[in-house]
Amino acid sequence: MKVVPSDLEIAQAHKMTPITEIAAKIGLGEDDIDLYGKYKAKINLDVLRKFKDHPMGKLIDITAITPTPLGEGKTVTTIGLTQGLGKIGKKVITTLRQPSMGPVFGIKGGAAGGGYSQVVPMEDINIHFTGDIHAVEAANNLLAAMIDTSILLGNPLNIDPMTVMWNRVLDTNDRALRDIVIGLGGKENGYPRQTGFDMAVASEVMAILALADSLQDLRLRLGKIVVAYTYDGKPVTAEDLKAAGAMTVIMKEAIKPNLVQTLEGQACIMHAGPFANIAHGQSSVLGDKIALRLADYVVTESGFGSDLGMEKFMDIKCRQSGLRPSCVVITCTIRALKMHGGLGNVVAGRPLPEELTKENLPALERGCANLVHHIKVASYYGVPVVVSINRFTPDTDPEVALVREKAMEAGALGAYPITVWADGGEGAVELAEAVVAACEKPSDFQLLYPDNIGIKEKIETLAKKVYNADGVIYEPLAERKIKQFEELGLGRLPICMAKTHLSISHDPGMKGRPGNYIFPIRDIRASVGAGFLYPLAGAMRTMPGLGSRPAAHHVDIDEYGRTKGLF
Ligand SMILES: Nc1ncnc2c1ncn2[C@@H]1O[C@H](COP(=O)(O)OP(=O)(O)O)[C@@H](O)[C@H]1O
Ligand SMILES: O=COP(=O)(O)O
Ligand SMILES: [Mg+2]
Repeated sequence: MKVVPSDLEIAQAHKMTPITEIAAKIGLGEDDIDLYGKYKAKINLDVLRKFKDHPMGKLIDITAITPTPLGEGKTVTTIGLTQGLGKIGKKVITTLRQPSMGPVFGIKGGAAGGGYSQVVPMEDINIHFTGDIHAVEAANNLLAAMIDTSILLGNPLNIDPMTVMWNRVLDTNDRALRDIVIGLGGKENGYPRQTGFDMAVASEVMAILALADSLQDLRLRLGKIVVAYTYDGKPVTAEDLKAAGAMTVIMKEAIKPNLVQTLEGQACIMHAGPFANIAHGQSSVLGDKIALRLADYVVTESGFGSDLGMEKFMDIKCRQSGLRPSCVVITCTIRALKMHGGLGNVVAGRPLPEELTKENLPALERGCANLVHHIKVASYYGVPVVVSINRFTPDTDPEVALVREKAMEAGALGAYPITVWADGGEGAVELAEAVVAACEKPSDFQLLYPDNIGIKEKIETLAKKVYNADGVIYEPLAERKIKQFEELGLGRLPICMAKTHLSISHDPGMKGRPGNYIFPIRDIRASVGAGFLYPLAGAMRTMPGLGSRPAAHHVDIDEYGRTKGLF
């Protein structure tokens, strides 16, 4: 059996190509990029105008089944497929989100791929990268400071302090900051008020970075952010607070997509970083639009399963941007499907339960109900669906054969085992050929719901068709806010559901394909700048906490000053 070194060892041993050469390979000259060292760059937005007459490439969205807490290899598959398309001679770019330091030092680890399917320089990418998340924090927190200052210094906007819903953000898992009181220490420090911190990647500013399609659009969207209401119920925006201009200046470099590379030399445009359970979970519209003018195939990843990232890719990112996918690839793993079949409770940071590493066809067959559901969800959008089986070492051929059979029965165009973690692009050549063929198939793209139906109708469409619920129940707070949003004319906005990624339902304990249940909505927020409404289902946290054995314990520098223990 092939021994695969750690991600960090592979990345550190790899000889990277200067980013100017990676840029040149996709047609970008030195004037089109700003260098951030030898191996990172930002792409100037002017390239959209410069290449506007280039033919558009084919966009491929990588989604997954409902994952275990470890993740089932979407990022690895995205990078591996990109490398596989390179192997068969295709001009391909992958577009990814940048990792958040929350998971990097928390439980899950990085998001730059793994094994021989990674983007590099992985240490830079997983830590500060080019500073975009820090810019999001700075813009978000400037607005927060301006809100409290406005309330303290005469409250000219007549803000009702009890309605302020704009939290500060930080890119660290810090549960101590979830619910806090600010403004203590006397009047000069402001009025005491309960508030909290969210993860920077959950900030509406991050969502705006991912959805904006120009610097001017960024400025417009930042101004539309609603942070509170007046005593007579009118929305107060970042524009009202005169904060949007300064926020835009803070974000002026961050709006430029970042350029890095895969281990096999394909270009990767890495930009924005929202999670798909507490946000919309996509890389940026700008990154995709630039990539589609520079490559024949663009492989992008949507967070978590089709019920979260892929649905939001379609109903938010594609709806707003006009982007249209030519194919969807559903990543699945035998271990996750056996878990959905009732085996083993997977806990991040702990060894995989032994029963998930032993062949068990009956459990696997039961668990395939989850895969079948995700194929059905993907099929709603009218584009070809291909299944990729991300093989782990213990997987057996009979297990792979069973999953292929179930996937085809459920309507997938094909189901292909891949070994890209162990073998890089060579491990995805068959999948790459299948995806190229799928992209040539006719597709009749359609959104799950139109703009002009009510908020409740949109939520109920998602609950029944995507979360397999019988109906929806709304807590009084959610009822009140839905009525308020309809009165404010926000009913046309699409839905960005905040719910667990560990189940098709709102309850992480409901594995497989849950049914015969009612989907509960406890609250709903409006991200007017990002352009979506944000219902919260179940106990969703927007500020995770560290575990007793965080990944940070293993990270250090060695005697040569090199990073060690990153993964
Ligand atoms: N086939 C595989 N064999 C071993 N480890 C894998 C494999 N696929 C993914 N991994 C590892 O599993 C973790 C999750 O993979 P990732 O691609 O980040 O998942 P996702 O994007 O779906 O959350 C990473 O540490 C990655 O290196
Ligand atoms: O938003 C979540 O992304 P992953 O599924 O890649 O962890
Ligand atoms: Mg990922």
